[in-house]
Amino acid sequence: MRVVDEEEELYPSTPGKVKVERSGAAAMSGQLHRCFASTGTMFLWALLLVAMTATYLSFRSLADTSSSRYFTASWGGLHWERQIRASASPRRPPWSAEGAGLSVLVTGAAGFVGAHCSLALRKRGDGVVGIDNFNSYYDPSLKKARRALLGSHGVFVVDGDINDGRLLAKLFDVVPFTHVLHLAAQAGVRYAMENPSSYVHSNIAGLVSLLEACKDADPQPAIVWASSSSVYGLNDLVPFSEAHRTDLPASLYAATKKAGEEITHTYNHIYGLSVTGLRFFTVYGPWGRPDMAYFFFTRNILQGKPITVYRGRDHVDLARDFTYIDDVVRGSLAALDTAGRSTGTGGKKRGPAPYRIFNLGNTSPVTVPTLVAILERCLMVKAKKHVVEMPGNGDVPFTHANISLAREELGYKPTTSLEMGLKKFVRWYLSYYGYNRGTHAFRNHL
Ligand SMILES: O=C(O)[C@H]1O[C@H](OP(=O)(O)OP(=O)(O)OC[C@H]2O[C@@H](n3ccc(=O)[nH]c3=O)[C@H](O)[C@@H]2O)[C@H](O)[C@@H](O)[C@H]1O
Repeated sequence: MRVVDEEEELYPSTPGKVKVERSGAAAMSGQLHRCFASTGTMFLWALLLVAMTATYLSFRSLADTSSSRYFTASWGGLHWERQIRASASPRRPPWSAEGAGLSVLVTGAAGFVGAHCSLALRKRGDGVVGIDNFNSYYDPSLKKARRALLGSHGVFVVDGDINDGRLLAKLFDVVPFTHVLHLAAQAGVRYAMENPSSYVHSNIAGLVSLLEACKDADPQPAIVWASSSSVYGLNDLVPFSEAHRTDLPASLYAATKKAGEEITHTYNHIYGLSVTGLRFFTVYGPWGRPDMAYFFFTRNILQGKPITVYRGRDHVDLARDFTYIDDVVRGSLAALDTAGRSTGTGGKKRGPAPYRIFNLGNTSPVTVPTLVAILERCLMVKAKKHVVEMPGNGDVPFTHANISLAREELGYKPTTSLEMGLKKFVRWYLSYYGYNRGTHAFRNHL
């Protein structure tokens, strides 16, 4: 009985190749009993049966190693390919002032930064295809709402995982992407203590799977991807510059992002992939991530629930170089526009390719209590603050970006103060979630 249960799990009731094979084998073995007339033919039939069983078992192990996705893929087919091609086609002519449009594969497109970047690319006429696994790290309905928004602008988002090499290979078969904007990741500094393997799955294994697909693609795309301010870890030289040491991570999240920088360097070195890593500094704004402090502080304040404010050693306030999403989007698009070409073909490097790393911060750190005070002003509600010593959970006391390099090479110039950015966030939050008590007053106030 137990064996049957396990098989049901492996081969779900939806019709699939394996199930057909299995019932085919069972039917065939029934016929065998009736057909055996002599010992000689019986021996031959027995041999045949052994061969069929072996074929079936090896087919089954293939299903296992492909995590069953092989048989349940929700992608593929002519209609799907047409959607992918349409979405990937740039809508500005090569002779336009901005030059030929890019064709960009955006991973994590239903995520916060991914959705904003996809939309910005589409709006200026580039082709965009998204991929996202819609995992439940935070409310997937928010990711689906972002996908709906993208869909209304003609951006198609594939429901799939970057660990699915076959899917990635198919996407590169269908479209010769010029660029990959890789933003899919397991985010969050503190969650790494709860679910460490999710960081390895997305930020290490997923990254390698994506780079493998990029190095095999012909033409190879240029890659721009999200690293993190957290790679500075325990570095205490401020402001953080790209030249500072990054070998003292304070969290597993940071360690996987740092590993990502080393891994991308390897692919740049061996295969000639053009790589640009962007160290984002606590990005916030409309359509943001509900796991981030500014977001759930807003929710709790509005609901009259307490918030926990961490404080550093010797009662020093924690501070972050909070960076507004629109500034980060401009920096990310500039990174795509200035990324040099990858040089490899057929999985072989043909010459040196660019490898770049930039800080994308705001250069003006703000303390967490000041963040709370701004939210209180925007929301016109006093927060119930519960101040506690920062637990040893991977947090660092402060972040502060030196952005000289990004300014010089990308023309990056953040323009949004935390006060201004949070106003925009709160306005979006209220329009998205609605809030019966005093919504009108908020609208007028904002
Ligand atoms: O720059 C990054 O690379 C990272 O930025 C973001 O991490 P952080 O800077 O840690 O942002 P966030 O969680 O909003 O905490 C903000 C502040 O509130 C404090 N904080 C937090 C929670 C709480 O309950 N209380 C509190 O005081 C907390 O101690 C901290 O001082 C992204 O989440 C991460 O994915 C990564 O992209």
